[in-house]
Amino acid sequence: MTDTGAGHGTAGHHPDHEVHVDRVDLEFDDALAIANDGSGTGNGTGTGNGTGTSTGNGTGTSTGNGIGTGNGTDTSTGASSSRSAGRGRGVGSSRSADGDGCPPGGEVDTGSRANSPSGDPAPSDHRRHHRPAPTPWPEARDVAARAVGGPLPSVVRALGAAVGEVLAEPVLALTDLPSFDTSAMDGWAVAGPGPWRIAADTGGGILAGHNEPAPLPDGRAVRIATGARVPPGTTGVLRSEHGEVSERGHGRDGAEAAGAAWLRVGPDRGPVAPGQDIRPRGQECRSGDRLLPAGALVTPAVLGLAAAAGFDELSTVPRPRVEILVLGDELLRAGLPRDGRIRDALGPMLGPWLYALGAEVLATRHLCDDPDALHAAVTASAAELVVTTGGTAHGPVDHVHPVLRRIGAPLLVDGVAVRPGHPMLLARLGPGRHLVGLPGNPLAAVSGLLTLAEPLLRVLSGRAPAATARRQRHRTPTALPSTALPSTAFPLTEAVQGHPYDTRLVPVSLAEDPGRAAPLRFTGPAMLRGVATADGLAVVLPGGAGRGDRVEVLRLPWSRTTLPVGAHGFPGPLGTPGLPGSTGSTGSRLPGSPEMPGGAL
Ligand SMILES: Nc1nc2c(c(=O)[nH]1)N[C@H]1C(S)=C(S)[C@@H](COP(=O)(O)OP(=O)(O)OC[C@H]3O[C@@H](n4cnc5c(N)ncnc54)[C@H](O)[C@@H]3O)O[C@H]1N2
Ligand code: MOO
Repeated sequence: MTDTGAGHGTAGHHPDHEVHVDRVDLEFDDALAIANDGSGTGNGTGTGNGTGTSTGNGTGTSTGNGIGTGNGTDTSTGASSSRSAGRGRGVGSSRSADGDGCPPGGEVDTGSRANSPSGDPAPSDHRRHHRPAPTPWPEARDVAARAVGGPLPSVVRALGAAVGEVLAEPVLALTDLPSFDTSAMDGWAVAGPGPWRIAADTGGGILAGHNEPAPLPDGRAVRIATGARVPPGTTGVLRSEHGEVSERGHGRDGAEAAGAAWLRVGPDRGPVAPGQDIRPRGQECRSGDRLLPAGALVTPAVLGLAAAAGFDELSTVPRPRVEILVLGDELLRAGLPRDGRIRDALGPMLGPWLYALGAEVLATRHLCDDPDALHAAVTASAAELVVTTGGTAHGPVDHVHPVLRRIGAPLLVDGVAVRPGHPMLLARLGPGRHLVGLPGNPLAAVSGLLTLAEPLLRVLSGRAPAATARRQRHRTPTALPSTALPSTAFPLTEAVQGHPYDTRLVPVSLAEDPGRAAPLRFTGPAMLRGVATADGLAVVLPGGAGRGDRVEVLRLPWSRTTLPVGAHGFPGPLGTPGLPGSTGSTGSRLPGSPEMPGGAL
């Protein structure tokens, strides 16, 4: 769908030396990726975008299914179709989902619709629309965060359904924990110093779950199990392996008792200290103590704590609903690229990624390059956030801008000074409803996801306050956005070339050289090979960063080499309600729309 703009080919050139400003605007990332990767055709070969990016694409397609975070959006691929099948609901078509439902040559089709009742102006007119200056990257993130007023209204969830959402209210303990003095060991509850006379008639002793036992007189012992209430009068618990029982003995006053058994501490063991192996009531918390603040992520551990503290339900911020619209006649949903067509890399990727960012994915739908189909899908969507892919530029079948104009949706962000991903956009569809337009190039789409969708979802899902000032010390006085992902500054293992004017987001590994961010190869805008092994995206401000310079790294939710995980979702067991795939098939198909067969994944 891209208006490729001929004659900009110098992908093998190093931007410092070769790339002029006008060409940088179009091809900086390709040129740079090749320069950094060493995977291009070398300086001075004069190869263009096509050559530069196809090198990476050809070698980089094999890792796409590797995340596996409950990916149910990609019913079309062999790798995931069997997993998705069990929880798919309402898949709208039985036809092959390989994407061949669109007419070949979208331009022809679209051209015929140029004066359709939709009222869309012809694409050639679109290009004459004024193109605003791109929004600086930090500002774009702030605009996205502030586009929504705050978290969605809270809901009350049964415990099990709350995981992955954040707490709308603090969790205040409903009880003391432990709620009674508890034996920490299997053994004997003892009263006072030994030896102790063991009550003969206690059977198996006091077990967990028994109600309050009878008081234990001084000089007596009684069998007790781990987790049982200790009787009043108990001064400590003697572990079973530390005590010796004999039929013959006497109390500490020397008194013998016929028929009694006696307990004493075994050899080489000290006396039972006061409180030994007793967990006193309220040791962990008192009723009313604040166990967790509002805004905390409900993790499996939080569920356990809440249950222990007496909760059956939690008040949480629900996941914002997202609908993904994948645009492009050229996209195949199964098999090998063929006949000039390519595999859809974004449909399988975005659902799980958005879920990891806190969203509930209602559907991932594939639409043909048809403005009416896009208009119908956007206006009919029930989602708080519609995410489109492709069609953001000004090519002949790039319908996102015209459709937004037709809807009358104001553009809050229309292009961002970031590479890759500069054509990304954010529009307000209506009260509480937004659209993020991701560029079609896959890494550019990732950039758009983290730049615009992530801050908006972060605020909507209650994962961060709308304005937490974060600033980055840097050579340029650019403030970081207020809602940066959980991120930390890391020194770079090597210099990264900067864009003259724009921020760069560069996939980095934090594992290769612990504590440092290593820029990865294969990071051209059309490539996912680099980001598929990345821990995060380094924020390289205009002008670049030298070896050892600290750069902010936006961490990816599944990075195993980083610490705070506030933005994590929970890829749960497949088939669990609420996970991305389970909701991915419910997209309401629009009657008569040219949506691809099987478009609702
Ligand atoms: N004349 C200009 N042309 C382009 C510019 C520009 O400034 N002037 N910007 C380029 C940049 S940068 C990007 S990024 C793209 C953005 O274009 P669109 O958002 O309209 O995306 P498409 O044209 O639909 O696709 C671009 C590219 O990505 C491939 N694609 C699309 N969807 C997918 C998908 N789901 N999976 C895999 N690949 C996908 C598509 O086939 C194209 O190759 O515009 C440039 N052009
Ligand atoms: O190259 Mo574009 O920057 O992929 O967004």
